[in-house]
Amino acid sequence: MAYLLKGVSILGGKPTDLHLGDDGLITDRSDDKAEVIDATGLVALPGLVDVHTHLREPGREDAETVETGSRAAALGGYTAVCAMANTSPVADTAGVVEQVWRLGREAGLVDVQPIGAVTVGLAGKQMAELGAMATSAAKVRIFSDDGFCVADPKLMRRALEYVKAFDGVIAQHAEEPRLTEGAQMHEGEVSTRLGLTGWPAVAEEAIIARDVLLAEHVGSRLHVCHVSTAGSVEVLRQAKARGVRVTAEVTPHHLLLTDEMASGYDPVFKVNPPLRTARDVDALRQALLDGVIDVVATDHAPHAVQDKECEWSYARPGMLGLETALPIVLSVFGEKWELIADRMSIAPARIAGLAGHGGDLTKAGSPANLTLVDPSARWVVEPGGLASRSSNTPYAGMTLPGRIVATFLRGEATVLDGKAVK
Ligand SMILES: NC(=O)N[C@@H](CC(=O)O)C(=O)O
Ligand SMILES: [Zn+2]
Repeated sequence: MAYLLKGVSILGGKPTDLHLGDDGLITDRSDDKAEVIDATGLVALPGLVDVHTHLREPGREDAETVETGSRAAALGGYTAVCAMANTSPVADTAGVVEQVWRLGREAGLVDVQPIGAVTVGLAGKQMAELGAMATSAAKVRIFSDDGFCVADPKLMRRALEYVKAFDGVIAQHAEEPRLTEGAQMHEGEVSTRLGLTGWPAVAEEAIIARDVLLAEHVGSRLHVCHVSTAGSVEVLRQAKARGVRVTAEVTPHHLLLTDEMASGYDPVFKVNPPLRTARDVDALRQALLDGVIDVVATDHAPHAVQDKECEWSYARPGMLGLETALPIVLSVFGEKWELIADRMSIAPARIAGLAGHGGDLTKAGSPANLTLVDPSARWVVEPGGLASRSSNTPYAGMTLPGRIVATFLRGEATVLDGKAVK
């Protein structure tokens, strides 16, 4: 089906007509049979790309499936997500990554690009079959033990060396495990007051410092997951200034929420790395503006009710992200569309090697992967109203700006009138 988006504003520019051909490409030719969408007041962005999504399938389909997570992603304006490897079984073989990739194709709502584990079973002992995953149908390029840190420096070095052969990247969950034993939240004034064991900022910063040195030594690509502290930003700033091939992500929740949220012991605010201080939040915002942090990634981490609605220390860390990411970024930065397009689509597509995503909407012939946002709409987050199978959102009851009106994947609508088409 061809579409004509009438009066749309591309990245906040003046109103224009955008034609999506029935071949799935952006075109400058009009088509009489095109479905006309009145896009007055709507902003078109290249389809968002998430480099850090937990889809939970295989293994925890009670929390999310590839299909439900894909629907949540499309409703959030995403056209591609990278599925983290901490499933059960772990995505540490060609078989499992191909399974996830196939499930993504079957759901057909976003491109699901599997991430492969760095080590067998995420156990941090033995390197997984990175080459077999890279040459599989899933064509894995990002490898991560996310949920766990690749703590062994020799293994980390070998993994960085190995992925150079196919321009892969190691995405590190930076957490020095000895420094975070028993940790429940950010180590600071609030953890002292609440009597919860702290997760010190230095546990993240020490690993990032080590890994940028390893990446520099090896000449390989490092990506740092969910950066959460001001000190990490400084380490990254220096590494980038030296030309180290490092990229980094920040989550919407680390750009907005602080450790004070833990005061009511509501586990919906428990996440890894933990929510930090207002000073850290400020540094992360500045780093995203400066480009020291390259992308916003959701770290969408759905959890079943019994894993979240329990006493704080028993609750799993993690919060939903896909359906609220763009509204949170809009509420923090305002309508900086060029910045949003770069940090949420163009740069993540480049990091993940997803050609066809993060493209130029003004260029005829590019794949029609895009989303339409109504920046003037306000909506109230209702956990039960989200498409994710889980409901652990920290934004329940909040009024957020910006509603996704439509999303197109290769010219096919996956969301229309704010509703998923399937
Ligand atoms: N972020 C989290 O708090 N949890 C993630 C794992 C991770 O990204 O570290 C999860 O899989 O639930
Ligand atoms: Zn992580």
